[in-house]
Amino acid sequence: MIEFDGVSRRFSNGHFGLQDVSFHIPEGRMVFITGHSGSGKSTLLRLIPALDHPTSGTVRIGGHDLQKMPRHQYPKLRRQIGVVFQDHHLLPDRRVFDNVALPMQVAGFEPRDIRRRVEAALDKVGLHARQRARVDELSGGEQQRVNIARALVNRPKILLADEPTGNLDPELSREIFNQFADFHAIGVTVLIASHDLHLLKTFAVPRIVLNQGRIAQIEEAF
Ligand SMILES: Nc1ncnc2c1ncn2[C@@H]1O[C@H](COP(=O)(O)OP(=O)(O)OP(=O)(O)O)[C@@H](O)[C@H]1O
Repeated sequence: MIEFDGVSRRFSNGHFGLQDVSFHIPEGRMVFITGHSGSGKSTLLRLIPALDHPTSGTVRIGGHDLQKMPRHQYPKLRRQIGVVFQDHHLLPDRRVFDNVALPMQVAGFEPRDIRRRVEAALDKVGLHARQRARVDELSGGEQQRVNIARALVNRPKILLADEPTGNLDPELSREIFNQFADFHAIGVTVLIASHDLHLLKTFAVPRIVLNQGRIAQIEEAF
């Protein structure tokens, strides 16, 4: 499902964010990407929805080589991939419902379908009752759950999360990870980048460990 074959990403300043990275994540698996700050986790995740491109090597998603994919097919690719990234901000002065509805509105769905799916996504993350609240009235943990609902609303086959528990307390962090595990349980392929080793250790999930842009180790689940 997600295949990297000898992938490198060299930035314009000559620095390698990733170097010769190869792995294959079959459909429906859940995998953690870990490693120190600056090890290349975000660089790796951004290549999957073609938000960034390798300098060399091949990235295949669902059998499609992204380098050969024409740009007009990127929206279709991205609709299959839900992302919880740090730079995908919510609109703070809009309601929870509107924030989650946005990807479906962009994709041109009917209002009736949007309402049904947004409510289902909010229900999954336990925020159904807060759908009319403004985002800036919510706690940090609730806002992160809105992010997750927005990533899920298009029913993606793949869910990518980059440090999804950033500044959250341990209890909330665990709750968010449990939610990802629930999506994995219903068949979604889930990739989470995190350096929260304490939390990761408590999940029986394989880990790709990065170090200075290279794969240092692939640890199978215990
Ligand atoms: N646009 C860029 N131009 C130059 N160097 C970059 C760029 N983006 C990332 N880097 C460098 O590439 C390396 C990998 O960065 P990346 O953000 O992927 O690491 P990370 O593991 O996600 O770190 P963190 O845990 O702090 O988010 C770092 O050394 C970073 O400084």
